[in-house]
Amino acid sequence: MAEILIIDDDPLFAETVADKLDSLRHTSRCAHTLTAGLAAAVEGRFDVVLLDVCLPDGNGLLAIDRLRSVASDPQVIIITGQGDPDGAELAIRHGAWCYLEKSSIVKEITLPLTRALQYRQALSGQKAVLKTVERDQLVGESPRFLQCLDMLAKAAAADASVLVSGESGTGKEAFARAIHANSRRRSGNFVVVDCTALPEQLVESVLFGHVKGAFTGADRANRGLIRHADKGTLFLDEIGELPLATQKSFLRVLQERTFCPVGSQEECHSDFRLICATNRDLVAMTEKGVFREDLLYRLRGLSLHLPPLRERDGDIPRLVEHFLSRLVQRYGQERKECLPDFMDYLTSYAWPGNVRELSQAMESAFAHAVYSPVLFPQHLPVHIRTAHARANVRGHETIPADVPSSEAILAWREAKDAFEREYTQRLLRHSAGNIMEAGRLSGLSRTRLYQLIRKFQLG
Ligand SMILES: Nc1ncnc2c1ncn2[C@@H]1O[C@H](COP(=O)(O)OP(=O)(O)OP(=O)(O)O)[C@@H](O)[C@H]1O
Repeated sequence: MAEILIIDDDPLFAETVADKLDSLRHTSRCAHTLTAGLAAAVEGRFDVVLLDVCLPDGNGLLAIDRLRSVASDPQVIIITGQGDPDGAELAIRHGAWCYLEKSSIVKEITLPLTRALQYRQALSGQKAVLKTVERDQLVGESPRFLQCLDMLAKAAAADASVLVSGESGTGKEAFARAIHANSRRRSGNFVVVDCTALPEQLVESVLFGHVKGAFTGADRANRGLIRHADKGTLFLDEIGELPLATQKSFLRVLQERTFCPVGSQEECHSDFRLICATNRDLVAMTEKGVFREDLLYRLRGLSLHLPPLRERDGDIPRLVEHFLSRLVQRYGQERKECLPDFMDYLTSYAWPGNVRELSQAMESAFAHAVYSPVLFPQHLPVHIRTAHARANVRGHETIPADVPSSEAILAWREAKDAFEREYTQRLLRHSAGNIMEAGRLSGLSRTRLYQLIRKFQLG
């Protein structure tokens, strides 16, 4: 018997679903707004949340992360009136268990619900194992980051190839090192190959080694990095940059773990575990023919996608604290306090260079504040201060005249219209009028977007 929370603004529908759940011997509770649903999820110990998309006070898809991060860690099943492939994709990307249409829910809920509950049960056994993973210096507690740590634990326990993706500076190499350090290969070498720095003529000799005299300048034999990674982990950073010709030879190495050094006919063997990293879209590269599809399949035995820092709720202050303690230790100085507005600048900045950029910004601020016990926004690099200034000006300009002041209480319908109008305007601006993109960002179907555009004459 499971505890299920239904968040849906249609009381009749919610009751029908509750009856169905009752017949399956589960207990349920209904909430008719997102706010009430989130509060109930925090209070209760729900196993599963059935979540509507269009709620009076917000879009359900954007609340999945918050629901998944409550203590009982419920699975979220999205229920919606509108069959919308983009919305379905967005739901899964945000960590929903599955996406069901309201019209068929009573008939179709049993199997996904059973599977979600079975999965939870399997997970509870696994959690004990996950706790034992040494996260090393990896700081973060946001739900998105914790999901990555879960994947790290799975990758550490397995021996399959791992493809780590994410924007530059999100911690791909740091995660790869942590996977190695937690794996049974930890006593072997962790060998880093930066594919962007491999000179094209020498790639094969760097990887596979060469015999003496194999080419001009080869006055000594070289074992190559793949043999160096024997019993350990080979980390290929920026795998998307590996030249096509080398991709072909490397695929063979991956299949057989044997290869011939340049200039030799003798086969060598290396028992290495492969972890690759990329900030490029390898699937798009295979479509363009610049990356081998068969190699891509081999690389992604397990995939780990690291979120950009701007999407890691609440992690910036934790990382700031971490970098600050490290700097204090490194320079043997007194601790410095961060003023609240210093932190505001950091939390409102978009961090295109992610954790690396934050670490560098802290280092720079620390150096500028050499005689100050307190960190002021003025200690931050100028590009962060200018971004803050620009964002504040833009924020001021874009408050539309028809948005009510926080003091005025409008009728519900008027307030909803004002919100919808302002939201749609911002959405269209943000997506440069591209309906597909607007749908992706908002989770609204195209039909609904066109309705809103017509309603407020924004076309
Ligand atoms: N969660 C984290 N906690 C603490 N430090 C982190 C974290 N993630 C990354 N870092 C630090 O940020 C810096 C950049 O990380 P890393 O080199 O692993 O990123 P990357 O994604 O591999 O970057 P690139 O794509 O440019 O190669 C490193 O100094 C790393 O130690």
